[in-house]
Amino acid sequence: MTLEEIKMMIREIPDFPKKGIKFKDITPVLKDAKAFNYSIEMLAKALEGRKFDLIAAPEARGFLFGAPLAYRLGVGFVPVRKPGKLPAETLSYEYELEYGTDSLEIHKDAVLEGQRVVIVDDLLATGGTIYASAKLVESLGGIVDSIIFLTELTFLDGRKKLDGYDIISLIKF
Ligand SMILES: O=P(O)(O)OC[C@H]1O[C@H](OP(=O)(O)OP(=O)(O)O)[C@H](O)[C@@H]1O
Ligand SMILES: Nc1ncnc2[nH]cnc12
Repeated sequence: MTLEEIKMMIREIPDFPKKGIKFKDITPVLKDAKAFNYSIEMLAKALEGRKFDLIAAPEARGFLFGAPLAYRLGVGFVPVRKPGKLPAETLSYEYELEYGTDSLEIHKDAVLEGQRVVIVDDLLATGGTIYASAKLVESLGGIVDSIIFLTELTFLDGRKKLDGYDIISLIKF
């Protein structure tokens, strides 16, 4: 398996969820056991040598890669969720999407002061989702060690929004 093969498996759906958006659909990667396993292994490899305590990932597609990666690396997992989903006390942060606005929440006790956190998501577009996730982690006193994506839409320049963070992406479109 190669990352080029994974890239070929990610299909583009035009005009979803809105006209003009070319949606990158990762579900073919998830349903292929070898491809899913290889994607997690490659994400793990890209983090080799880093020391961190937790993986945090935003709902919903971030969970699909973040949780198996945390399990694989033997660290804890922190969900960053859409409003009203987390049951205990939360912090919120509003952000812009390629196709709208939303807000994200984290449990106030999810990250302890000084803990190092890797943030994981399936895709970097404008960077709004991950910027919000990083700010939530930092508001709790966490340190964002790095941010890792399976894919990056380079033409949207999300890296600019995440200037100052250590960004890793495995597949670029
Ligand atoms: O870089 P950005 O412009 O913020 O966009 C990237 C985000 O958009 C998608 O999630 P979406 O909000 O569509 O939600 P989902 O994971 O629940 O499908 C994707 O999984 C990233 O989290
Ligand atoms: N073009 C896109 N494809 C898939 N997920 C996205 N999230 C934001 N933009 C996206």
